[in-house]
Amino acid sequence: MIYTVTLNPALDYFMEYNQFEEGKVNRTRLTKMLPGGKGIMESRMMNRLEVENTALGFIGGFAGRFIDDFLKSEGSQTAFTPIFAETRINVKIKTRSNETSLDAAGPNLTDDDVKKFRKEFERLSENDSVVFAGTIPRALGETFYQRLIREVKSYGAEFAIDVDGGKLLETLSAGPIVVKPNLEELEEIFSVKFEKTEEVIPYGKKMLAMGAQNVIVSMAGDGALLFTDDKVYFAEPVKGIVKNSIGAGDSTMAGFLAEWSKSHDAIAAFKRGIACGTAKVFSEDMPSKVFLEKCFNQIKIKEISNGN
Ligand SMILES: Nc1ncnc2c1ncn2[C@@H]1O[C@H](COP(=O)(O)OP(=O)(O)OP(=O)(O)O)[C@@H](O)[C@H]1O
Ligand SMILES: O=P(O)(O)OC[C@@]1(O)O[C@H](CO)[C@@H](O)[C@@H]1O
Repeated sequence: MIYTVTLNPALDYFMEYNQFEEGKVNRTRLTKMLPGGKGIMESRMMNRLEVENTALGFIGGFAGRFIDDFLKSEGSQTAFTPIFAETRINVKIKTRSNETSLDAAGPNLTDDDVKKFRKEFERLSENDSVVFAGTIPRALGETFYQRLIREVKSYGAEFAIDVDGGKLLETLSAGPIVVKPNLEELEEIFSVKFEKTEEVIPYGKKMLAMGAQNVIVSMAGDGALLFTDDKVYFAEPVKGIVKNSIGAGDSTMAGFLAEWSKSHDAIAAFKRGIACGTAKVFSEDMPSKVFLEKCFNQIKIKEISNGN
């Protein structure tokens, strides 16, 4: 079983405008609500790939119920920890040329909430993997993921993680299946600025050396790199019209883990991940299975270095 952990889920409220002007009254062209939060996006993509998954995290109030019902209706199992506080609502403003996210901090959590949540990990065994994704609510403290990783490993399960900045580096020595910083995140982590793709390579390798089993560096419309064993691979970007790029990274992680859980083949997993990220950005919401396959058939992966 793949467990997705979203400590800070969100109801994503999409508001689309022909034109948007700050400080003015703006009337929407279209609105829609979707379940959000990085692990939740991953669960949704795994449903499209027909891979069994269970979503964990804290949910409360009407937004929480909406997320739980939505995920179940799409095929996820859920074992969320119910909380008294309200799940956040993140506003995603879309115009013809721009996407802007107004993300809320999220609810307060009590010691009792945390205790109940941690109990869910008792179900883990060697055949399971857990993916931690997204921000940690303030109440839980910066090292919360590290504590959870120790717990996951104590049951013999594997983990992957998608979290910003230095917090990601601190998890590498525990051997995540895969991490997937984007270019800006990698620049921030190592305090560098990349001019060319080749400059990224030493930093991907560094993350492997620090303990990650596989590293993907995603570069949005410029493709992505995979670092595995001593090899580096490049996935060429697919061209198309971007409809909704929110969750592109989550979809990439989901695709990778879905394939990895079956084959443990990093290159096949990379190809599946890139197909999922690509199909996501070219779709308004989660892509259909047919479109996912169409994108999969367009992905070209080539080896670019033997790592020397
Ligand atoms: N404009 C685009 N055109 C084609 N593919 C894209 C585009 N943007 C994203 N993708 C696909 O999705 C993958 C992940 O995108 P990206 O690098 O933007 O991740 P991210 O920054 O983690 O995404 P997000 O934070 O929006 O979820 C890319 O490697 C690529 O395969
Ligand atoms: O605050 P976090 O957890 O970093 O990000 C939350 C979020 O922006 O990420 C998802 C897309 O990746 C959205 O569904 C959600 O609103």
